[in-house]
Amino acid sequence: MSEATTTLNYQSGFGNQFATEAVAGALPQGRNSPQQVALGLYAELISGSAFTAPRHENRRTWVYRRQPSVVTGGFEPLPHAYWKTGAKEGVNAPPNPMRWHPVPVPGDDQPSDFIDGIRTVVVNGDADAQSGMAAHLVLVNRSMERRALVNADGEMLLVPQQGSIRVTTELGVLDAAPGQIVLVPRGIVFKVAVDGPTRLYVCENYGAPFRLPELGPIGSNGLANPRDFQAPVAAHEPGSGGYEVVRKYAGQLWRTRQAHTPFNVVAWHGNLTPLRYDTAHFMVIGSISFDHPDPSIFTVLTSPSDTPGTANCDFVIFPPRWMVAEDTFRPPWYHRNLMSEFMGLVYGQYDAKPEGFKPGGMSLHNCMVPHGPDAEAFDKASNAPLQPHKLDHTLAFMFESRWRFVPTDFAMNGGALDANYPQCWAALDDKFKD
Ligand SMILES: O=C(O)Cc1cc(O)ccc1O
Ligand SMILES: [Fe+2]
Repeated sequence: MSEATTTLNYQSGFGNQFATEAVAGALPQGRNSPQQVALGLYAELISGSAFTAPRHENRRTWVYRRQPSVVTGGFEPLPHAYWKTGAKEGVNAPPNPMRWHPVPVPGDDQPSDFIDGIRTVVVNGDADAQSGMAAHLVLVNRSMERRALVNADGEMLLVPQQGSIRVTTELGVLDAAPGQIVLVPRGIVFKVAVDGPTRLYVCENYGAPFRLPELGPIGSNGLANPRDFQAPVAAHEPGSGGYEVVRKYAGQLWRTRQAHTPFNVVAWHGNLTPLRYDTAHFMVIGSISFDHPDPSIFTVLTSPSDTPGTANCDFVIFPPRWMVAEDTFRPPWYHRNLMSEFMGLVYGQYDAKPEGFKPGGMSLHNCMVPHGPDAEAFDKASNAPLQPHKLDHTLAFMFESRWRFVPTDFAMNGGALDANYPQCWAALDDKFKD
């Protein structure tokens, strides 16, 4: 991917009102839809919220493009064996803790772009009810060249785990490597280029768009700071030639051919934008006295539900950080949780499961399913000298949802399920001395 060597420009700030033009004079000034847009462009409004959504939740962008999006072909169904939508497309599974081994990216004999490579692992909610989410593993060895994807069912949070990606969107281009994330809003056309075998975790969020969590007593700074989120600058794809556009709509994929690139926006302004974020910029808060705090302090982004504090989905990270708590069992406690927890490991070791949870692997601890450190982690942490200790070179994450996750047939029968997972607690014997 030679283009990946080009350094891209970004604009900074979560939810900012950006204005950007790839050609000087393309962006109308003082109004959104002049009688004639400069340079022969068409004006188009993309609304990411209801027109009447409260101002602080209102998201929309005006784009000025060579042809409006409506100039396209009719759509026909595109079958996909592995991309599942909503709880109804999961399979019955016992309330066990579950874990999956990393699934290898297929070799070149099985070409797989970002669309082909989607393997849904867990689903909940209902895309038509704008509630819930899916967690996908995406295995990619090909760039989407003249192929684009637009998802009307939800926004897409891309978490690269192996290999770097270049995400071309209607609003511009973003690069991301493991440790960084890209958020593509619902309905924005995009394609993903790779430069080798690439594995990603993806949250497809059918619910309220991700936003920064409230900070409460933490104050006005910390966790993910707004300025570290980067939006692209306007960029339109040069050249001519047709495109296949794939639209996800009500759980189905549909495809059409069109004679021109959908990446034809010359200028835009607004606050509905793709974003990228480097988790290295996350300002981590932790205990500087005693006890292991709730993992909500690691929330990067939250998709609220209609019950305050009870998220449709929280995106939570476990990044490098110092552990200093005194007289404390420092890893996570044993627990059962109303919220359901899907986890992945981008790199390094996770302190509650130092050996068994591998980079590229996944785990699921559903509503009220007991879990916690494995026996080895328990022994180690119960006896470790409590000096300040840096958990370094590590990045785990969690998609945490109020809705129970339902694994897919791929998750249960695709060969990656770790049948021995529950054994990792078997050695936690009864040490009670009466
Ligand atoms: O279960 C897990 O590993 C995730 C998790 C981490 C933590 O520090 C506290 C609670 C929790 O669910
Ligand atoms: Fe947990």
